[in-house]
Amino acid sequence: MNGSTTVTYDLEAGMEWRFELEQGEAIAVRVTSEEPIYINYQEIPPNTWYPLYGDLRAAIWSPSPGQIEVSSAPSTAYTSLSSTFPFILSVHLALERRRILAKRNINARIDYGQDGQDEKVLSEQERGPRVMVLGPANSGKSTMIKGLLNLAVGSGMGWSPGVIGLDPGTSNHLVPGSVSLSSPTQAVPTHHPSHPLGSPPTTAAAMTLASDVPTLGWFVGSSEMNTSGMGKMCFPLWRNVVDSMAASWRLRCQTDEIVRTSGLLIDTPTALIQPTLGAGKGDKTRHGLVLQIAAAFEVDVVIVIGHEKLTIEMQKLLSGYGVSVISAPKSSGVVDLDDLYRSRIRAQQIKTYFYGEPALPPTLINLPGRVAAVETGLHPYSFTIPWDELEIYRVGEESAAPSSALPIGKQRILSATRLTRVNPAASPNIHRLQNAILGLVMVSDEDKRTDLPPRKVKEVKKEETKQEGDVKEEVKAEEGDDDEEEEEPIWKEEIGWREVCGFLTITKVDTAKRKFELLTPSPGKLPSRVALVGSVEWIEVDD
Ligand SMILES: Nc1ncnc2c1ncn2[C@@H]1O[C@H](COP(=O)(O)OP(=O)(O)OP(=O)(O)O)[C@@H](O)[C@H]1O
Repeated sequence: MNGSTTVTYDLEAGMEWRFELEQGEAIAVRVTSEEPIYINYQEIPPNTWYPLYGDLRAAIWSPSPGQIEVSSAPSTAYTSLSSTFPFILSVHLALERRRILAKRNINARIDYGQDGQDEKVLSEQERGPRVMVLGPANSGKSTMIKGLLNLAVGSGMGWSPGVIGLDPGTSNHLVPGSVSLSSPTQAVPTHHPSHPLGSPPTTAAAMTLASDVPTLGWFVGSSEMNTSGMGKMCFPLWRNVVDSMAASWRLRCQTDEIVRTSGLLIDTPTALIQPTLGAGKGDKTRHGLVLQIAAAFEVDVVIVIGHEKLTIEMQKLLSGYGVSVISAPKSSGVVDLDDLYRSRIRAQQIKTYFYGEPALPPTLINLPGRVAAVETGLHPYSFTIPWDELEIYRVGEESAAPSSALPIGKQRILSATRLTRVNPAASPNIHRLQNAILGLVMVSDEDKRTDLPPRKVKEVKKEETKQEGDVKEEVKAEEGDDDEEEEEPIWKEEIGWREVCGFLTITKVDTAKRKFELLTPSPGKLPSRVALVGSVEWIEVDD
């Protein structure tokens, strides 16, 4: 102690200082020794308070003897000499070698004018390592990915590895129910747990320690990935999304040499290794999924954390495909996150998506000395639109438009990823849309179905009603018009697994005026009027 409430910890070489913050607890850490000290392999800037808040649980690691000063003692903190950071560093060095080789191969080809030789061989030699991390729940998968990422971007070689978050439950970059692809160029900080692999970009000024990372997103509409309930519906969609992401990744690699040589880090959902993931006894659905991801992203290294049996299973499964399977130790510091904590973090992620990084708690703003800047907030925008102006679709909905809507003689074959237009006037949908998170998808005429009969034009009756001296226009459906009837979607099913161009939430469904009140992260025209909805909801509450 140094007179104030700050606490000083001396760290031995290779020691972790682990902490768990409770709800509302906020601390800041400052390095007071000369040697570098890291949090998830991001170096804590010298002589600067590094804020930690928002229920964060993590470890600060000191490779050599060092000292940190903490603004106040957190409710849970302890030190340990058992760290997996050296293991992560050894994996990084092996990956780094492959990146450097890939870069050399590109330079050699350019220097010797070998363009056009055996393109397949050349492209394989020019690709950085593609790594997938597997493991049980709370085994430290995201922490491993973040460590490998921060080591790569911090190496000074200018790498920009692709980072894929395939778990819609713990969305690494965007909102729950989504999966994402980004390629950061600078270290991703660990101030709070909202977006462990970086938040999407904001318009805030640069030169902050922001985790501002351009990100592509896809929406599977559910944060569960299992074989029952909503998770079941999201499952076939998730498979199509994986292929769509892989296509984006390939395109990125073709056009960006740095990304191609930097390689790829894939964080996977725990569900992927659950033996129950399958339709019946002995079903190895999970094997199919692992193989699908490995093939789609041309994975060449699989790291299995803390699960010997799974490592052997994966070695058997993947050995024929030229994939190396490595077993990694599970850190004794990884915290078992319970459902309550997870749902709190999911709500925080959505809030962060709309409002930007959580604001610094007041106790940290006035610390004496320099405080690392955290990204400032966004300015979300709330507005109303007539509900006819937003076409909302579900993917894999149980119910579908009546067969009478089909051309005579056509039989309905229900696809697991079929689209269903959500009619806000139908009573169950009003509740389901209220507070729902929607993913907007861009569509063009090419996405229109060609197998539909010509559409009946729905007539609307415009009524002028005097109300408190104002002229108010009310749009009502024609008498006898069946509001409850689901419309046959006009778009091809593929739009259901297309990259989304943004998310919004319906804060109010106004049935009287047939309007939606929407919240978007920034003002401006909606980039698209076609949206996907699932089971992800968010109710805004004050912190
Ligand atoms: N060495 C450590 N010391 C303290 N906390 C840690 C340590 N390593 C990881 N954690 C924390 O433990 C929690 C779980 O880790 P992480 O999210 O990496 O696991 P996961 O396997 O990706 O989890 P999931 O079950 O969501 O797939 C996180 O809050 C993380 O910050």
